[in-house]
Amino acid sequence: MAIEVKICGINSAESLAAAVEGGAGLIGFNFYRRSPRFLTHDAAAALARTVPATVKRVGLIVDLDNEAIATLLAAVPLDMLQLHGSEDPTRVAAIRARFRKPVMKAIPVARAEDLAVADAYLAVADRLLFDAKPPPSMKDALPGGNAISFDWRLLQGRDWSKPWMLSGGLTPDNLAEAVAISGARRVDLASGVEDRPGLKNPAKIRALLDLAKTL
Ligand SMILES: O=C(O)c1ccccc1N[C@@H]1O[C@H](COP(=O)(O)O)[C@@H](O)[C@H]1O
Repeated sequence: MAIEVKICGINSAESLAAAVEGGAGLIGFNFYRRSPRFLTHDAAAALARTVPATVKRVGLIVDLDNEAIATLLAAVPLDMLQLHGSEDPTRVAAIRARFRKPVMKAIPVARAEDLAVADAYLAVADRLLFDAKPPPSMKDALPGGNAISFDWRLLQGRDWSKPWMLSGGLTPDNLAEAVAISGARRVDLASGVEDRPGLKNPAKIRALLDLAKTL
């Protein structure tokens, strides 16, 4: 069976069409202001309204408070929230209960010990997302979307009781190896289908999704 792909940081009708027509299972809109992929509520809403019901619309947020989440959800039709900040399990549970949306919690990974953190989220998140933790030497790193990978061997032979995704520096060139090594059946990527940060390339999106169907 083909792997499931989320294309994150969709910010144009062209990139959205490439993702939807290419078979992405999820698309992500980025609401983190420091990101080159940041979208206003109005821009995201206009795109989100055109997404077919077969594709999940994910809102990527980083440590937003309840008021900001409520404002976002009132403006943009979203099917899932991606929590990509330092939300602890209590906060994840509170967001899920209050806003009644499925939540995906990002877990930053650099070393084997980082995976242990995932256990605390199993009871409160609907999905886990393993992303590369930026090294301390990386100045001005974002919480994600940095086009860096972690050692995929850390995931080898591992599984969790909730669906989990692999992310961090995935591209059409390394996807097959990343999937083969990690065993991931769901992947998420932003930078790897761009020409520069924030500029999606529809041809790269299509190529990536074509490849994903063969894995
Ligand atoms: O993409 C961003 O700008 C971003 C900003 C803040 C938090 C997360 C972000 N993106 C997520 O990061 C991972 C990896 O991205 P990449 O493929 O290495 O560019 C992915 O899950 C995005 O959803």
